Amino acid sequence: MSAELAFEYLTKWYSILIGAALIYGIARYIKIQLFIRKHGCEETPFLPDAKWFAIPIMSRVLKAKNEGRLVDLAQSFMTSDRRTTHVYLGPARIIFTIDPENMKTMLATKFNDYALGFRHTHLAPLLGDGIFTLDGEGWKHSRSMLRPQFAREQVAHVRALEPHVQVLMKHIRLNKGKTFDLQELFFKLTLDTSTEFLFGESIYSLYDSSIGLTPPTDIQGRSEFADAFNTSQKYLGTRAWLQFMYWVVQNREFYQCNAKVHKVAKYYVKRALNFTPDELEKASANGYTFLYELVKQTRDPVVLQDQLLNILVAGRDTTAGLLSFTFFELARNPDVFEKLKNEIYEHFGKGDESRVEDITFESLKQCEYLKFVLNEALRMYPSVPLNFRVSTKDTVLPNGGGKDGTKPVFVGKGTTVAYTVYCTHRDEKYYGKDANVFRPERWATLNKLGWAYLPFNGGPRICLGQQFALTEASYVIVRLLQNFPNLVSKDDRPYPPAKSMHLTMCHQDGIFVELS
Ligand code: HEM
Repeated sequence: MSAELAFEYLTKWYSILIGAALIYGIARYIKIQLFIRKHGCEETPFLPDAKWFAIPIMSRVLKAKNEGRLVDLAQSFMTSDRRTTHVYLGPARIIFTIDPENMKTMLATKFNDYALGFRHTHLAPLLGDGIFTLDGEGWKHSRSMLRPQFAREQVAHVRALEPHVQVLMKHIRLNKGKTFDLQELFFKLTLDTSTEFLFGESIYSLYDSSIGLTPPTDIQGRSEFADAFNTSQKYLGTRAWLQFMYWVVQNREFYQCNAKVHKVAKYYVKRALNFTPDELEKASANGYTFLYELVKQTRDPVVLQDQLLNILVAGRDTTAGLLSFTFFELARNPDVFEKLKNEIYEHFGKGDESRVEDITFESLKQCEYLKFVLNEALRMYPSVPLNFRVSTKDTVLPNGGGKDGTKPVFVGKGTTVAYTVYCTHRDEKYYGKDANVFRPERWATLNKLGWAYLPFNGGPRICLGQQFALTEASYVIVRLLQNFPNLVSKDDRPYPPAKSMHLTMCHQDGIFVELS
């Protein structure tokens, strides 16, 4: 080839493009190698079955997800010398870790090296821009605006729960002597309590003709809200699972359900914005309402709606899941149930002699065994068992590399790191040989767990509603045990139970018990 011909080819646009890509690739490769050498990084082991473009593992993952055994499958992959591992999905390297030091690094010490990845795109059709969906400055602003709403005085308001618990108890009495699904009722209960706390008025999903109750107030779209909200959340969960393939989930039902949820939220936002200062003061005096406090900080209806729905998603299913798994294990462990009842009766009485007014934020904190039971339920069934972060720059995780897993691991910019607290919470290294057994007593001696116990996340994005959730769950447990001293498991399905994973985890098909 003559020099002129070669020059002609080399100056074509595609040759320049290929050349530039090659130079970029080589420069990037050298930069990564230098970075790896500087930090002493070594590769993590491959996830088992991750060969052949991860096709064998993906088919196992999909099967396990359908059967409600996804987190149990994840647990089976992790061994004492493999707490961090990786897989390639096409060209994308995904790291999985259950190592507490790695989680601490991502969530706290190197917080700024990570972001939420696609979360905003996944969840925005329902949630818009809020504390749960935003990164960076938007998140910081949301957090500082919402944080004061979770001060102790607000979360201490257990009185507001009592009317809803009374309605729940009507449903339970209706099922006396029968097997029924307690989880379904808990999901309705937490929707009713959280909408009252957030909107200033409950959605009253527990009110129905079976117990002869109609909602004390009604608005357009109220009766459809619960189903629409549940369906939307399922779609959001699927979009989150699909990561960059989220756009597959775009159907009419999803958008219709979002519209139904928005309609109700808009109604309450508009109502709060239309209050005169006097009316607002009067409405606030009836008890704490999140929305009424928030309108004192912003009058932007979109901001108000988005933040309300963000909190509703963050707080409702998580608390219902906690209550459901707690009762599931109490029903399987009669000794624990008896011990818990005794503690509750000692503090607050029972049956007709229940001292309801003694149940406060402070007195609930005095119930040590109740605390152990909730710790144990959240250990074995963390509401958010699997979570993700995406690196915003080349960075390093401290553990998981090399043969013995003790070397640092390179995390290239844009890498997804999945962390599975479900597996950490069942790791024998931290919880002993009986890590898979429900044994609340272990909390009497467990100490210095640090990041090996992480149901509420850690670092700057730690759950804002932790105290709120624990207070609500404690109150509901106390009231139910005071009134229903007999709990029998009516579940002969295999153990560990099948678990559904959408945005949060719950029992795949419900919690079947007899309660009287
Ligand atoms: C058992 C109940 C609950 C559990 C286990 C739980 C767990 C979590 C976890 C793991 C996160 C971190 C998510 C992430 O960053 O990827 C989180 C965040 C959050 N939670 Fe909770 N949560 C519970 C209840 C609640 C309740 C009742 C509320 C509010 C009423 C709430 C409000 C929030 C908020 C606002 C965030 C976002 C914080 C931020 O990104 O700055 N949570 N929660």
